[in-house]
Amino acid sequence: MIRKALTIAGSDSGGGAGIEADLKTFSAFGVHGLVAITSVTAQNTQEVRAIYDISPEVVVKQIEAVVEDIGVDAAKTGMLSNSEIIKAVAKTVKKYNFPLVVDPVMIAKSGAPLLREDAMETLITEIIPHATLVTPNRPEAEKLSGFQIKNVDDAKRAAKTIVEELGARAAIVKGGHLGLSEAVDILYVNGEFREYRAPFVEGCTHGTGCSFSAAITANLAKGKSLEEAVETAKKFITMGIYYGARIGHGHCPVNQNAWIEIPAEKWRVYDTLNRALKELVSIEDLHKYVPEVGMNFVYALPKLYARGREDVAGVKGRIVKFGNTIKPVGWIEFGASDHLARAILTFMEVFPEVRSVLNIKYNEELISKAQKLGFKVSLYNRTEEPEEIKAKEGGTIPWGVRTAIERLRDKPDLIYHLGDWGKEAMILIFGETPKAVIEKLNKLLE
Ligand SMILES: Cc1ncc(COP(=O)(O)OP(=O)(O)O)c(N)n1
Ligand SMILES: Cc1nc(C(=O)O)sc1CCOP(=O)(O)O
Repeated sequence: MIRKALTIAGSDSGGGAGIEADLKTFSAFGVHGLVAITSVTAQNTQEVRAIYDISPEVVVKQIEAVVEDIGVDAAKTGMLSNSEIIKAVAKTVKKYNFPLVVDPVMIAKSGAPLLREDAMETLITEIIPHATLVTPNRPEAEKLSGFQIKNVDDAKRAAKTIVEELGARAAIVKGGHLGLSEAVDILYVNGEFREYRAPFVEGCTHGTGCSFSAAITANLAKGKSLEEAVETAKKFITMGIYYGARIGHGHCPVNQNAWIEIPAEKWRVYDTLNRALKELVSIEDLHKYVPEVGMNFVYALPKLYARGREDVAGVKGRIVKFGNTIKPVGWIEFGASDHLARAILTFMEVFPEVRSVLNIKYNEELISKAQKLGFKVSLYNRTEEPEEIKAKEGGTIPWGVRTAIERLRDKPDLIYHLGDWGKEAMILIFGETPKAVIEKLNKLLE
């Protein structure tokens, strides 16, 4: 059975916040999204250019239409814009008994007011008392509680005030604006406080409030407890900020897709590399090209998600010579490669579409054959490596790959080096996919 979540909120034409963020979040959790649009904003990552409020009657009709036919497992409010809309929404949601998450949207990240000044009191008296949970950030919590929040104790006092004085069932005061090294959110529910902590990550923050409250709503719709819903939403939003969508010229938006795209891409990368590895193992005479240090074959997540070694899949323990064949020592795992992971991540800085690489033993004939075949071949000379890079652990390969790309002024298919004292000469074969790498290898060995 698919669960249904309703968002009663404004539209952001930039797709970063508002109902657009809510719907993407609902989808990320596999929940069917329903909408009651309160206001249409002409907005981008830099500014809000216009606001057009929908009539309260039409807002109510949207809510009733979906509740009466489809049903709502949980709902949230976002931008409610004016007193008339707030009163109409409050009167309508009162008729139903779904959990209601209230994101008390007041000001957009760009600084534009999204709630009329004279509507604040109506929000406090009409909507907050119906809330299962209120999700203010620091400035919003200050407006609701009436005092300044400078630290975690103030945040606790504000959450308690919103529950005990304004009548919400629970409140979570978000710590993203508290200026701490960690983002600490304070939940007050059933007379108790709970803290939710996450590292304060750099990234994209437009739409964080909307996406966080939508994630809680989606999880409530799925029948999770409030505490579980908040815990999941915290992980979701941290990931969405970190892997933010770098678009526009202002505050870039949260990437709600990261939540499902990363696990999906991890599976694709694993499966694709696994199939290619089986093909690699069956290549005749390849054992002759296995270096002394072993061979590895890696495939990275798409550029947006490939931040470090853990985002590159490779063969644990490498691939070794085994009689007249080759043999993977272990399974394919993310984080299994060190050298090739650094090589591919560096290559992707310049050519993000090239995500796979394999290393084989250096062979002069193979290099001339590659050149005859029209492959783009480049090299780096380990003896030319600057001392300061040599001194840095793990610096050689990134320097070498950058040097080889700069030398060729083009996208290499192969990069080789002739080794150094104690370092084996090596050829790296690059490709967009593991299959592309194998095709190049097969041509070389034909
Ligand atoms: C239409 C609309 N609704 C809400 C907001 C505010 O969203 P929020 O998630 O708080 O994100 P920021 O604006 O603070 O980035 C909005 N901008 N537009
Ligand atoms: C040890 C080694 N050095 C290489 C080089 O190109 O200099 S390739 C290589 C083998 C692969 O290592 P991993 O499993 O850490 O990716």
